[in-house]
Amino acid sequence: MLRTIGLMSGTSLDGVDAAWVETDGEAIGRIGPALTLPYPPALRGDLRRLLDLAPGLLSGDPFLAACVERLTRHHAEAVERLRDLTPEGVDLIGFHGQTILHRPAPARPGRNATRADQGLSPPGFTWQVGDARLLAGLTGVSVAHDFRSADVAAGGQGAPLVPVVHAALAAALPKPLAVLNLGGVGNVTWIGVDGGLIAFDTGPANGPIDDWVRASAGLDYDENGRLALAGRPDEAMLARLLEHPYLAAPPPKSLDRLDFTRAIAAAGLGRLSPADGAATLAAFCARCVAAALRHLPAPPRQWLVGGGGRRNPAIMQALAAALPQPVHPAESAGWDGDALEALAFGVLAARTVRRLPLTFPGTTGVAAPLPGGRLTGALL
Ligand SMILES: Nc1ncnc2c1ncn2[C@@H]1O[C@H](COP(=O)(O)OP(=O)(O)OP(=O)(O)O)[C@@H](O)[C@H]1O
Ligand SMILES: CC(=O)N[C@H]1[C@@H]2OC[C@@H](O2)[C@@H](O)[C@@H]1O[C@H](C)C(=O)O
Repeated sequence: MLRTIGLMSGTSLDGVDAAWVETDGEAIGRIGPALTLPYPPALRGDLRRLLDLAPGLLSGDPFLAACVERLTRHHAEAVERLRDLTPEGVDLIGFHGQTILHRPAPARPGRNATRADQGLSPPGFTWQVGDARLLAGLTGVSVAHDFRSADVAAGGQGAPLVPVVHAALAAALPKPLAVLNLGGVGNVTWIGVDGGLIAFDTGPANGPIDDWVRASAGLDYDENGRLALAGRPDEAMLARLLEHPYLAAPPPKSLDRLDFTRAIAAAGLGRLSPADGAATLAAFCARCVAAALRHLPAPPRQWLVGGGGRRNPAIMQALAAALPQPVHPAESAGWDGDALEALAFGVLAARTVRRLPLTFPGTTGVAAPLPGGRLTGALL
């Protein structure tokens, strides 16, 4: 078993999540402490700007380089703080970095061969930033990183990556099971009775809510759904949003954080009060999950929800209303719903060392199970 620290900086840009876990990449041993190191407002603002600039950025851009160094130093700080909480050592870091652009290959019909295999289109593009060599130097620990590119180069979506870890965590739970992550974007992992995996991004989750409450009410996020619970979803707008072709498209499929921005603006969100807008977007997040049900091979026995969205009662109530199956926070299975993604990158780091597959036909649409990630440091 390797003693790992997994690091994730998600699409919400709230901070770096870090988690300690002992794993050989297949089994999960002891799970240690976890923490979130929030970004200081100046760095968060610059990262937000970087994401907006990403479509036109060149890899040598000086603003990009400065952001990457600050981002990486912040990750190193998260590692040091977690080490202070962990008497155990650490052999390996799993460093996701920050996704600044995600343009996977377009969704294709069927799951048996990738578009690239069929010669239908070139592979897509995904861009995570972070300096693995600097992180290894600052921490003195080997770093696994660049988890998505091999999959995208092979014609896969490059996301989601956590499903294989959800399956390991859920080994003893009744199946079929659905594990839902509600971050900036939502993603679901369905685990069948035979352990088969189907996974994809369900739709927007907290990202549009954060953007809306920032613009309309000057808030960073809708804490405990206070604003949404004071408003009413606009059903006509919801109906329009639910016609978005992404929701009907069969998996594999994945999203960039901004993929729904235009559709949401075009639906007329700006006409609503801050509370009704927040209520509509919380309901939209839940209805996107309900729209995902039709793409699952069989109804799950329950939904386990991780990520910041499980702390928004407006989302959780809308999920319970929209889904026929019981919906529970990840904690009901004994998991830390804030640390799941960070923990997953520790496990994926160990899988990188052992050259075990990270992605599968059912998760990213890649033609066959595919290893991924790269290593920097002594374990090379
Ligand atoms: N108490 C709370 N009440 C309401 N919303 C919350 C609360 N805590 C967190 N959130 C929401 O959760 C978001 C962060 O979720 P999370 O950390 O799971 O996202 P992420 O990992 O950045 O995104 P992704 O999984 O898409 O990469 C915040 O931006 C906020 O919108
Ligand atoms: C390209 C990218 O960074 N995607 C993220 C994002 O955040 C949630 C969802 O969209 C998911 O597909 C993915 O992250 C998780 C960790 C994953 O790959 O499983």
